[in-house]
Amino acid sequence: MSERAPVITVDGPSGAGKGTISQLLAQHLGWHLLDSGAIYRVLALAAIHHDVELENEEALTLLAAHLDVKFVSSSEGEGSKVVLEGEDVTNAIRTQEVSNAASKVASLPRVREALLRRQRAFSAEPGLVADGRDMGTVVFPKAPLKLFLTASAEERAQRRFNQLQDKGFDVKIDRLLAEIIERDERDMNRAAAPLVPADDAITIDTTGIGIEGVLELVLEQVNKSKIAE
Ligand SMILES: Nc1ncnc2c1ncn2[C@@H]1O[C@H](COP(=O)(O)OP(=O)(O)O)[C@@H](O)[C@H]1O
Ligand SMILES: Nc1ccn([C@@H]2O[C@H](COP(=O)(O)OP(=O)(O)O)[C@@H](O)[C@H]2O)c(=O)n1
Repeated sequence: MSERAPVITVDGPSGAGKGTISQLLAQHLGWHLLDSGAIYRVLALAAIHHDVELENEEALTLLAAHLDVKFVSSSEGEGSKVVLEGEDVTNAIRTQEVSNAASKVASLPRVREALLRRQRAFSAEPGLVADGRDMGTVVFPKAPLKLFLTASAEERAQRRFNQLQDKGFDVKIDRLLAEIIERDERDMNRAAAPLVPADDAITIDTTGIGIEGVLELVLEQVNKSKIAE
């Protein structure tokens, strides 16, 4: 397992702030960033493009093994562009349809297995911040610092609502909340790599705490762990 460089894992349910905090933390430390959810999203989009059924584990595993996805850093430091088969899909992978499809393909054990090596390859000096559902439990089980971010479902739905509205998507808060609850259930109850905090993870409930406040709490843990000295 390529776990030579230090890894900080950031797991938790949808809308907990993993992506935001992971990006800020990676920037702060000057470390690499893995957005593992984007890989499942890209796979789901590829399946939709290629008319592969979301229950067809064999075809999806093959698609996962050959997935032509690239994360291209933008010069403005605005996160990276996601490129599938040469096409910029950065925004296309954020729709509700793709979110729900990603959670379905992610429930298939052989698909997850096919994506393991690709995720572990992100681990490189000086270090990696890894954002997902099973970063601390399955992908980087030896990571020296594991964080589990959470927040109430209502607050997570509201955050997602604001985010999608800002991007110009037409969304309804009730539907978003129902979908978040449904996706949480599927992610927590699947047999393969379910969404649970690792035994040695530190859980941070971010309900009612703004981004800056959460970052402060996270940096406290990073400093305490002495991982980035
Ligand atoms: N602590 C917070 N308070 C308020 N809004 C937040 C907080 N953390 C994240 N957000 C916002 O909520 C939305 C979802 O956050 P994101 O980082 O994508 O969550 P996740 O990766 O866990 O799904 C984003 O628009 C982000 O700016
Ligand atoms: N490590 C990961 C990351 C995402 N996923 C799945 O991929 C879906 C999309 O992940 P994401 O992190 O982009 O989702 P959000 O938290 O942004 O809503 C999740 O609902 C999970 O089902 C996973 O199973 N394992």
